[in-house]
Amino acid sequence: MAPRAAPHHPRRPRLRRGGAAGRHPRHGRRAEGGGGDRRMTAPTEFILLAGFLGSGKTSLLRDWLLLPEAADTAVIVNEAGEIDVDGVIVAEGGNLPMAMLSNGCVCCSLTSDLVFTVRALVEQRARSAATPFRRIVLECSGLSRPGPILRSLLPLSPLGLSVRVVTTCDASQAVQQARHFDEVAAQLAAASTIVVTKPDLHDPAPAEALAAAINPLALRVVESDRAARARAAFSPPAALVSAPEPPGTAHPRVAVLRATFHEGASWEDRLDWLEDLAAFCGDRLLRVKGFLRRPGSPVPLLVQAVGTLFSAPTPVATEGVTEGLVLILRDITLPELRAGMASSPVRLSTLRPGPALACGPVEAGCAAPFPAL
Ligand SMILES: Nc1nc2c(ncn2[C@@H]2O[C@H](COP(=O)(O)OP(=O)(O)OP(=O)(O)O)[C@@H](O)[C@H]2O)c(=O)[nH]1
Repeated sequence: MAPRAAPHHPRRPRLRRGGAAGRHPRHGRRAEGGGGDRRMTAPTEFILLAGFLGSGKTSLLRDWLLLPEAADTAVIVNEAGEIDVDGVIVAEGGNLPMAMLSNGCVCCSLTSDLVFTVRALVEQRARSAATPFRRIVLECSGLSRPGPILRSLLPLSPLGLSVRVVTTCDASQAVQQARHFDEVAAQLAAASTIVVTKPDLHDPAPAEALAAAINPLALRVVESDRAARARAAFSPPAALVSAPEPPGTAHPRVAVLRATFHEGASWEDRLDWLEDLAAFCGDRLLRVKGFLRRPGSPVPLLVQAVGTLFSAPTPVATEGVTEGLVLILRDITLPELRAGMASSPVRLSTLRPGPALACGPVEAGCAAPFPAL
C-alpha cells in the first residue's frame, strides 16, 4: 500500500491510511471532550507492544492484523533507524490506519511526537463517520522502556484511553538477554500480558519462568498456534487465561516483594509511603500493583504504577479483596529497602525470593498472591 505523508510539522510522524478516533489515557477516566454518544462506547485501548530486539513484536502484530477481530485497530510503529522496516512489514498486513515514529526511540526522544500522533489518529477518526478505534497499538523499538512512554501519555488523559502493556519474551533468547540488558526486565515488569514467542524454536519453559519471576502479576501466553497467540495477546484482558504457574525461577537482580500496612496507618500514611518508595527507589522501582483501603471504607482501591508513575487509585467492586501491594524492584534487596525506609508503616516480605534476597526470610503467609488483577 502506498504511504501517505501527513502534511504537519516537518518532524512529525507520518500518518498513513486515514485515521481515527478514541478517547482516554491511563487513569481509567472517561473523556471530557470528544463527543456525544461516543462516550457511551467502551474506551479505546492503547496497547503498548514492548519486547526486546528481535523478540517477535512485529510478527505478533502481523499475526493479529490478519484476524477478523483486529478490525478497528490503528497501529503506530517506532523504528529506531531511518529505514522503516517494521512499518513496511506491518503495512503489508492490510489497509489499516498507521503512523510512524522514525529515527529515534519513543521512550527517549519521540515522546511529544507520540502524543501528537495519538491525538491526530483519534481526532481524525472522530471527524469521520466511523466508530472509534477499538485499540491503538504502539509497537515500540526493542530498546524502549515502557515507563517513560506511559509517562508521556499523561497529556492524553482527556481522551480516556485504557492503557496496557503487552510484552514479547523470546523463548530462545530472553534468558540470556535479561542477564545483559536492563531493558528486558523493565519491559517484562511493566506488562499486563507477557507473550512467549518462538516456542517452536526453543523450549519456552525457561523464558516463561523468567517472565513469572520478574512479573508474577502478568498474564502469560504460551501458545504455539500463531493465530491463537495473537488473539490471546491483543484481545481484551477478560478473554485471557494465564498459563499455569511455572516452577519459580529467580532473576538475579529483580525482587518481588509484598507490602502490607500496619493497623492504625492512616490514608495519608499510605500515600506518603508510596511517595517515599518512589523517591527511594527511583528507576529501580519497576512496578507496583495491588489494593489499598481507606480506613473505614469497605471499598478497596486498585493502585498501580509502572516505574514511578502512579495511576489514580480506582475503586473495585470485587468482594473479599485483602489490602496489600506487590512491588517489583531491581537491584534493591529486602534488607536494603527495610533499612532505607526504616520508620515506615509497612510490613515488607518476599513474595518471590531471588538470590539477591536469599538473606531475607520468607515470612509466613506471604506466599499467597493477591487476587488476579
Ligand atoms: N520460528 C519463529 N520465528 C519467529 C517467531 N516470531 C518471530 N520470529 C522471527 O524472529 C525474527 C524477528 O521477529 P520480529 O517480529 O521482526 O521481531 P521484533 O521484535 O519486531 O524485532 P525488532 O523490531 O528488531 O525489535 C523474524 O525473523 C521473525 O520471523 C516465532 O514464533 N517462531
